Amino acid sequence: MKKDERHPVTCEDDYEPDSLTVEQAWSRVIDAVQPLDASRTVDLRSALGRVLASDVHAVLAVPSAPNSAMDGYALRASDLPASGKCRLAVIGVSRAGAPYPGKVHSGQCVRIFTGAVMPEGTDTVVMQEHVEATDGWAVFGGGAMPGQNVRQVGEDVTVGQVVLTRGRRLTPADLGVLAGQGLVRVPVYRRLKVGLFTTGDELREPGEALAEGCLYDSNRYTVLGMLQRLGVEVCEFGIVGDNKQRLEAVLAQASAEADAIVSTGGVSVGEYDLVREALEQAGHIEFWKIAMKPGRPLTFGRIGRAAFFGLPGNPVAAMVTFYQFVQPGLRRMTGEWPLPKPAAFKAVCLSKLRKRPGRVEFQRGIVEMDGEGRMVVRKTGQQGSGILSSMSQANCFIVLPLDCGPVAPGALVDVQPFFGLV
Ligand SMILES: Nc1nc2c(c(=O)[nH]1)N[C@H]1C(S)=C(S)[C@@H](COP(=O)(O)OP(=O)(O)OC[C@H]3O[C@@H](n4cnc5c(N)ncnc54)[C@H](O)[C@@H]3O)O[C@H]1N2
Ligand code: MOO
Repeated sequence: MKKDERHPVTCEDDYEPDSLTVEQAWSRVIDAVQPLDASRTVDLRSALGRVLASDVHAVLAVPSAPNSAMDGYALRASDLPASGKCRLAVIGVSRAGAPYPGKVHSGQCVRIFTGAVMPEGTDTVVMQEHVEATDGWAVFGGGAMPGQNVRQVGEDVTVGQVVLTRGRRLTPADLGVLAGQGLVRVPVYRRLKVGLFTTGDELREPGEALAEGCLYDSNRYTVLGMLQRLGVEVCEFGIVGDNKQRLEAVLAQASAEADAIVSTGGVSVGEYDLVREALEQAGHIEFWKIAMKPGRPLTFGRIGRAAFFGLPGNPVAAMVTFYQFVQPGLRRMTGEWPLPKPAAFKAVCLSKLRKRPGRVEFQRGIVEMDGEGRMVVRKTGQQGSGILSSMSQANCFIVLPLDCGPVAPGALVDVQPFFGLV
């Protein structure tokens, strides 16, 4: 449908025919970005949060030898009576790192400690709390299960198994898995380089004096924080005023140096909103309207080989669009695949929410478990796109679907928790 020029669609309108849905915009970003192909090896100590550039196959079984899960006595299960007691001679000790060197025969047992290799001939460990030990002898009751308290070879990892796959963003547990294979260096994709600038003549750097009508550039710090959490290398180009020549120069420099560019402001329809125009001239616009609130004018495109994300200037809109589109796009570029789905669950909404059908809304909420074990959520006060404190107080987005209208207290709503997302 063509926009009626006499009544152009604005962010006050509900349904907008030429805007993308949130899902369409997500797919367009993911399909358009190019994953990096360059990789390097890094020390395990610096690998946290990096993305694996190739599959890792196990060269070692874990555990590599059968060992005890308890402090106690290693013995042959066949020596234990079904009922009553039995007495076995304690012929030695097996400690973690110092296995018992000999073989254990019927009528014998070995004092063993957690993690120690099972002596030859034994298959079962009875924990010391269930044993009476005196003068080289140990007395066992009945009821032990054959094989109990023994960790078998390869029960965690088998030789040849793929322990971690290419595209995996390494977690602390993954570092342990790699260390368990004796690896000291791991292949990872190179770090993504992201150019960042903010636009607007009204912006001032924190620390500078504030002239009338001006405000401090908060977006650069929120976006910088979100980029730092992703572990990318950030190249800052500062505040670019509403000046076309300066904007063109920064875009040219950033697109030559960075894999992706993120800016805020200047993507709406005002006469000083120059970013979209500059992008159109220097590169190409993939889309610039999404049926969402806040964040409708998010602009995505490309300049040369760099992906370009023009976030809206309103501080909450900049953060919402970053988390929903820029973050997955940059993660894909860093080689991460498959992308983790954002966690989501239902909660009982305690607040009355204003909402008109036509756009997906990302309201800010505080979710918690109430005294009855129900997940409940309430909104963080005013929901305007300039109310950055609503984002700072929140621990989740309340995601209201496109067609939904106002929400009454007591209704079930979708919640996207920040943990795992941010
Ligand atoms: N006539 C219309 N006006 C606007 C519409 C519309 O549809 N028709 N949409 C509104 C919506 S929604 C948004 S979002 C904004 C997006 O505009 P821009 O991306 O062009 O952003 P700016 O105009 O530059 O700034 C908007 C607002 O945010 C403040 N801002 C900007 N940058 C920063 C920063 N780095 N730190 C803190 N605050 C910042 C700026 O001062 C403005 O108040 O357009 C609406 N207008
Ligand atoms: O996208 Mo504007 O989305 O509400 O601030």
